[in-house]
Amino acid sequence: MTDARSADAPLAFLKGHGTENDFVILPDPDGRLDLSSGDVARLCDRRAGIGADGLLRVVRSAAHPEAAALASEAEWFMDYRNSDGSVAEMCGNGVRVFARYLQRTGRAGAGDLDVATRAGVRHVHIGKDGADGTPGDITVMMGAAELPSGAVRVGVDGHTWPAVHVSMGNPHAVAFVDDLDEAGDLLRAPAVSPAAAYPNGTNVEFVVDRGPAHVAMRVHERGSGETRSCGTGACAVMVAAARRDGLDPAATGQPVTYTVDLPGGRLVITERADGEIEMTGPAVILAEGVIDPAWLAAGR
Ligand SMILES: N[C@@H](CCC[C@H](N)C(=O)O)C(=O)O
Repeated sequence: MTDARSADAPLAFLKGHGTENDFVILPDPDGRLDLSSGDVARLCDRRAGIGADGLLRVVRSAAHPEAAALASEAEWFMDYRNSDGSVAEMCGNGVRVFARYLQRTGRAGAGDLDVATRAGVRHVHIGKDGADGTPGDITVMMGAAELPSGAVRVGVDGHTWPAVHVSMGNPHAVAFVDDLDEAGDLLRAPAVSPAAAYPNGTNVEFVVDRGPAHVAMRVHERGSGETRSCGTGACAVMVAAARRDGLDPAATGQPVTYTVDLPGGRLVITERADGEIEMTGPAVILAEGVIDPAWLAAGR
């Protein structure tokens, strides 16, 4: 990691999570950090680093070449990286945690703001805190799902399932199973075929029914492995479940809401008649500190 301010300047970081999908947050308003994939992987390492499923760099849109064109719509750009250092288009839990960071630092009040991501600008509503001080849930307008045509299958240890190909800006393969344990330990990425359907790899979700409009899922994330939650994955699962259940808000004009349980918590997902998907869930900032410049330099 190089920092144009000074080679030995300590770097501030925060740690946060959304339904236990956890992130290192690096404030870099002026876009001075040059983060290599190796830097990100070291920071996300759970033994030798801070530890996280991914990293959120907080940059002014105007200061980032991938977001400068969005600066008039959204002041802040979420530069999201997976824990292996790879870049992803979008992170649903990450946007909620990113918004919580902006609120905590006075850059956004309780209310509405827009966040630039690689998948476009996402509108966010920060709910009011509860009477007991519990931080309010955060709702993100996640855009519309795309369901590319063509059959796909996912497989684990020789067992395969038909899957639904869904894009939420990033790729997903959603498989309905009888029992979430069928996915095994998920220490390796599930097989996906045809591979050509996902030229840049994919996130894979395994889903069971819990009740009417209520599902539970596990996810293996591209670039991070099995995580305890995935916001874009929950949205992909909601749309796949609704279509399976014969529900399409665009056809009926009626919004549809599903509850999605994940190992790390619960998300509520609504698909509106205009196709927009709203995701609501918690976001927590739990720590902040500084990164030792000597530790950083040792990894370069
Ligand atoms: N956990 C995120 C998704 C992060 C990106 C994903 N691993 C990818 O590579 O597409 C979420 O909450 O959406």
